[in-house]
Amino acid sequence: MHKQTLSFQAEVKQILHLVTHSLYSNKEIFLRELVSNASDACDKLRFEALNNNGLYEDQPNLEVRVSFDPEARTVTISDNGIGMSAEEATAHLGTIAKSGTREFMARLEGDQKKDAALIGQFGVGFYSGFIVADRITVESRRAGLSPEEGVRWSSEGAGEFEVEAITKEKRGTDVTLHLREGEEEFLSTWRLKSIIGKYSDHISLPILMRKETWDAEKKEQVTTDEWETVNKAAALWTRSKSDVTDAEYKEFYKQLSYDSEPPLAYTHNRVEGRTEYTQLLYIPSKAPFDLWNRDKRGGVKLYVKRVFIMDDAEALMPVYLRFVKGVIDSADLPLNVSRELLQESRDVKAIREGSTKRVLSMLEDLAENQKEQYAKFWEQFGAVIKEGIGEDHANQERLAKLLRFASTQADSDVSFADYVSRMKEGQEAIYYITAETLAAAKNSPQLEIFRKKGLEVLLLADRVDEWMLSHLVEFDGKPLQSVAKGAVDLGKLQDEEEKKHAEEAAEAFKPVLEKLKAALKDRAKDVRVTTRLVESPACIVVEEGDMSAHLARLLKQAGQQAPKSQPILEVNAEHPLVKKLEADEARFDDLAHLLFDQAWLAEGGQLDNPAEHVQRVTRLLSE
Ligand SMILES: Nc1ncnc2c1ncn2[C@@H]1O[C@H](COP(=O)(O)OP(=O)(O)OP(=O)(O)O)[C@@H](O)[C@H]1O
Repeated sequence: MHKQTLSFQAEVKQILHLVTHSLYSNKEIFLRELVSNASDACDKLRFEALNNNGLYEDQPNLEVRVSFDPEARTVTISDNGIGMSAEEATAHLGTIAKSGTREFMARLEGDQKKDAALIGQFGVGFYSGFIVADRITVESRRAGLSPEEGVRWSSEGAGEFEVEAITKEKRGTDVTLHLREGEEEFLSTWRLKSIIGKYSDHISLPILMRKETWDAEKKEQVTTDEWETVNKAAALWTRSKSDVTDAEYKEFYKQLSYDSEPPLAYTHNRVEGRTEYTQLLYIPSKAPFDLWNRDKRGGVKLYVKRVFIMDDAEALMPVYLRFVKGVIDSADLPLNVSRELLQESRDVKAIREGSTKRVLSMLEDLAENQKEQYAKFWEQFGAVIKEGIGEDHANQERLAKLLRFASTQADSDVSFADYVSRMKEGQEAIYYITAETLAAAKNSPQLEIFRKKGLEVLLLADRVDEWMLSHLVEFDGKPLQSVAKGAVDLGKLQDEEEKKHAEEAAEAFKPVLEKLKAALKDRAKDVRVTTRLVESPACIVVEEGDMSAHLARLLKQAGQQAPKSQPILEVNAEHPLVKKLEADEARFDDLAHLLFDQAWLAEGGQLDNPAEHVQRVTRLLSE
């Protein structure tokens, strides 16, 4: 192959620019990224060699070597992993195939200040070399290809790169950084060693550097030809818990997740029994930008006996725990486990159940013992946990205890248990209301009687709430009851006098009610007198078992058909506006529709015919 000059994909140019400009203050991470790529390449070789032992050639020991040349001003990271063919080098080092890149770029454009944190979340990879280098040369040969099929890739990290064929005896990849002016600090064993210690100790392969000794004559450290291992070379999760420091766990998390913030909690266990595995699981403290993408790859990596198998093993964690990061290393699964097999394996099922339980325990512990931390967690991930109520029936009870709400008594962090402990004597149900926003929920007319009686109502305004509530009907034996569904039956909470008064009022109002029903027959299924209102003239409710107006709107927004069912209008017979109906024959029709429109708007609905409403109001005001 002749030397070819090719252009980077547009996104790569953007990434290059951002990486080199935004990450300068943290430039040493280039070594972490390149060592991590080298280690991934070795993992890939080990995996491919499971079916083709010949790929090891004469080098069965996988390793990474880091060296430098003060004269040439270069640092080289070499591995004897899978390597790249010429096509692969062009494709992998010239384009970005990662899903989510576009979204990532869009986010960066919107918010320049957050650059560094966002880039951290994304993972910068190979291109981070250009933070310290003004030219990078990659020489590589894919395992299984002949020495003549090597490739040299080279670029100054601007718009273009060059590729040409070379002969490379040993398989694997050498990445050579030609340091920029002023980056001489990296031409030092001590400096490189300390970066490796900081970021790459957990890498399970040996990372080798040339040994240095003291030259008494020269009175300085000199490098020898001997290589020594400079990292611990034991995968962190294989070490015993007591040997790993909190700082090491946190550093490992950083590398696993590219999250710049420390995790909220983590758990590390060796599970024995029917199936044996090690789990190291983390709960991040901040939601990633693509949390809502239910198809995104999961954060848990699967290893089998320390061999990396795959990093989007969704079979290992339920979808609603997609924010969990970590590693699961199984001792029992076959090394050549396929995705299909994963879905069906009983061992995997046991691992998934065990890991789910672990995460829930971690959350329960936070909720119990570190309330502030849990509140932080809930703010970031609460809405995702709610998906679990419908998806994970086996753990529904545990999940229900983890839920937190706003209520008419507290703006946040109300658990079902808190609610139950505050229930009034004679109160049998847990009351809630759903709405588009918290403000709408809070100001809903349906709450008036509950306020008056000092009854707490949970306020739900997350999109998933309606869906969640279709799966959760009770807590601790107490039914969950929407205050906007069915007639209010406060049962034992209403005294005899109130009941009597309401009955009398309803009786007296009957003739007007019949007229109202007739006037609104195309809009309301029924009109009835209610005691749930104190200050408002009317409100909309739906029949028990019917879909709430809020859910119907959500479905409509999502482009789905909501079953057409008319609501019920409930009126407050004591309200002056309602009383007016009795006396005002001439304007009855306008007032009736206005009553309905108002109730509909207060509930968060939109009018089908706003112009008609405006005409009505104008008419009423101008008379
Ligand atoms: N040392 C290497 N040996 C073999 N292939 C490599 C090596 N370094 C990089 N590559 C190839 O280049 C691709 C791009 O690397 P890059 O570091 O930019 O992204 P990544 O490793 O896929 O993602 P991330 O760094 O976020 O995990 C890799 O996926 C891999 O295919």
